[in-house]
Amino acid sequence: MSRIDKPRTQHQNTDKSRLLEQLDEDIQELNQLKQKIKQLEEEKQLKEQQLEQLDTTSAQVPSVMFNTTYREYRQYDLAYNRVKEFYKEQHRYQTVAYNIQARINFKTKVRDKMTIWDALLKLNHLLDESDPDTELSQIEHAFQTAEAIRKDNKPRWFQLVGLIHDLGKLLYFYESKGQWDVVGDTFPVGCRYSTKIIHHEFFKDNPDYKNPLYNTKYGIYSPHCGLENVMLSWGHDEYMYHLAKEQSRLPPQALAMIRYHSFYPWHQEGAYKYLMNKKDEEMLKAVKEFNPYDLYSKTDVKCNLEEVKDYYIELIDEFFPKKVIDF
Ligand SMILES: O[C@H]1[C@H](O)[C@@H](O)[C@H](O)[C@@H](O)[C@H]1O
Ligand SMILES: [Fe+2]
Ligand SMILES: [Fe+2]
Repeated sequence: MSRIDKPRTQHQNTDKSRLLEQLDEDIQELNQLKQKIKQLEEEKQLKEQQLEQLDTTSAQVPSVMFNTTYREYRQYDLAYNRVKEFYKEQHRYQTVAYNIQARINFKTKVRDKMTIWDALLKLNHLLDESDPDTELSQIEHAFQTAEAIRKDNKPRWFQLVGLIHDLGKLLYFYESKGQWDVVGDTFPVGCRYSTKIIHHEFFKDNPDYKNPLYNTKYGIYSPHCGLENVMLSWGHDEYMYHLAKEQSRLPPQALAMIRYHSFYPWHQEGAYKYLMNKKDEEMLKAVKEFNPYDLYSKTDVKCNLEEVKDYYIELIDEFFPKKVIDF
């Protein structure tokens, strides 16, 4: 190599390495773009699925479905061990025997007396272990759900359901044995557990799983006996449903939304159709209409309690004329 050549070669080399560097950067950028495209495609698919799941007969698509911030809800595989541990307990202990006892306890005493408003404030101290989306406090969730329903001009009773649907979680402060008999998805007890139930594998720890009275398709029920005659695992839905049924003027659709909102294997996965009667078909529509507000309102802006307080107190009084409720 001659002395004059050397600087040139060096120059060539730096050019080459700069080019290579540039190329590397371009490849990186390209990969990032590819990833972004993939993510956008997934978002689109998810939105389409969500829209498909909505009751096709309901003319209006809830505005919460158009939230611009992309989030996937109820991604249990991504959620922490906390959720898994929760379902391990829930599936093990929700036996028929426990459910009968819980209903006896419920019927035979009053746990507290207060207004719905005060109950909402009290509930705020609970952190729900079963919820993979809990960065929100319970009270925010209550108001965001109600406000989203109100924004879509749904009937007043529907708005109130948004506000109180999770109020039954108060049970946690009284006679619950943990969170497993307060929160989480629900399912029928006394008949075979559907494989559509989240963490179905944990049912093998439940004594009812091996009980021939309870582990057949119908178990203690009969074909199309109606969900009103089916014992759903005890928790906030069932508790609030009974309170509202006895102490409010809420219509049947509202009561169904409260009672079945955590019954995901039924309202989202289509399980247990063989226990439904005619009335349940109607109720299913209502529950499906409610579900997006429960799930997707979580991305909305925080609401100012002071601003909405008067509106909701009036709404509560309209349907709970007793004011002070027996909890
Ligand atoms: O974790 C959640 C939460 O507890 C909700 O309040 C309940 O309705 C859902 O079904 C459950 O998955
Ligand atoms: Fe709930
Ligand atoms: Fe909720």
